[in-house]
Amino acid sequence: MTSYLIRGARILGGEPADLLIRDGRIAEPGGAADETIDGTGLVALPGLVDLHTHLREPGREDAETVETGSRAAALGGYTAVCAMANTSPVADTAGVVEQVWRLGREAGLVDVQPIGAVTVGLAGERLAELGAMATSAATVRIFSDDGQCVADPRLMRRALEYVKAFDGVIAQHAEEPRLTEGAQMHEGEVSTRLGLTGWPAVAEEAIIARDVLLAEHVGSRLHVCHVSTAGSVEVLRHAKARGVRVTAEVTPHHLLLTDELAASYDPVYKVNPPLRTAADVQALREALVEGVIDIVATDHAPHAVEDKECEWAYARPGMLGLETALPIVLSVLGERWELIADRMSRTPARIAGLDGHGGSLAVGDPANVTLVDPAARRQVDAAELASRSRNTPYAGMTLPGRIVATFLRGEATVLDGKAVK
Ligand SMILES: NC(=O)N[C@@H](CC(=O)O)C(=O)O
Ligand SMILES: [Zn+2]
Ligand SMILES: [Zn+2]
Repeated sequence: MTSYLIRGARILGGEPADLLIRDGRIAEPGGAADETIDGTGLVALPGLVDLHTHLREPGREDAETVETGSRAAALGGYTAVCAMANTSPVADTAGVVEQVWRLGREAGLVDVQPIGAVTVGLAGERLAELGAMATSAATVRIFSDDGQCVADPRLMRRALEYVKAFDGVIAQHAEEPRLTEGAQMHEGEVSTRLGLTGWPAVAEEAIIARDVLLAEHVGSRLHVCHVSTAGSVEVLRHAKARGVRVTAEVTPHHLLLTDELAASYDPVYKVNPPLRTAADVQALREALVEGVIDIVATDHAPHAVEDKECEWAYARPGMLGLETALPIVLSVLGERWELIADRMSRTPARIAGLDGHGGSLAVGDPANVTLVDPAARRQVDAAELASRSRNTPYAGMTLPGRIVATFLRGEATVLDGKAVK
């Protein structure tokens, strides 16, 4: 196995130091290595961990595969991703989660941790075989019907109770379906002006409020996907103050983009939950810094051209995220490296139970590392992305922070900003 000496990189943004990667681990610096990398001006972070990725395999390999999504993740500085269950067939059995897990191992670019569905076929009627997925080779700990809300409170309660046995967590897509029928964008001034049916903030907030109460009642773990409103932040703040075991994520796009973009009628901006107002964006940023929102998760949602480049009303919701997440977060938070490492690596690894990820790059840790050049600015070119899909809302934007290298357990997956395999 090739050993790497990274000279003079700022580890988690600290003073320049040498970092030695040998036999899959961070080693005591000193002595030679097979390869030397000049780390001057670079920042070394623990490999990023994405709790919310759509890889589309099985079923929509034309939009993304485990391999192409893994490559996009590595290029974005990730060493682990959690793959959502809304594939075709749905990842609601041990067989499907094991298939995704195995495909991830074969690609070998990031650790792919499958998420299992909460209900059979995401239909919201019967609980899926949560226990069989938990004890499968994929050792599933996160369950989610993402794309759909587990709207039935009795099913949600039973799912929360069930996963307690193995310290699992239910990741909820918080959307009261009766309040979002026909919804096209955030309900507010812009939707009124454009004449598009609105997706009101309360549809998200009402489910989060219900679910934190359910989680408190059964003493179980809840994770809230893609929090998008200032009101949701207040509900979460209240729940955390009461000691509810709830964690929450925000996406890069909800930290940057607003509902005004819908005025272009370009479906690249159509997403669930929808882009919200500038006041919501501000509240989400503050909540992330404060820790009321625990992590950044991409909700990387690749879609084929025919599903995205059509009339707004017919376009699928969702946007790419893996290859641009760190640059977006850097431009939003600035160079707060400890904070970035916590919100994009340490805490997501802890929530997902991914041992070996989210470390502090201490001697002896598995060498899951990403090297970033914060000074480099890069214009996003959709054609250059490793994802099989092209639905990035950032095309043409110039963003800070280039991922120079990524190491998965000591093996380079990205070098010189290029995928190694
Ligand atoms: N975020 C989206 O708009 N779409 C996601 C589903 C989801 O995360 O709800 C998808 O699977 O495309
Ligand atoms: Zn969702
Ligand atoms: Zn999603």
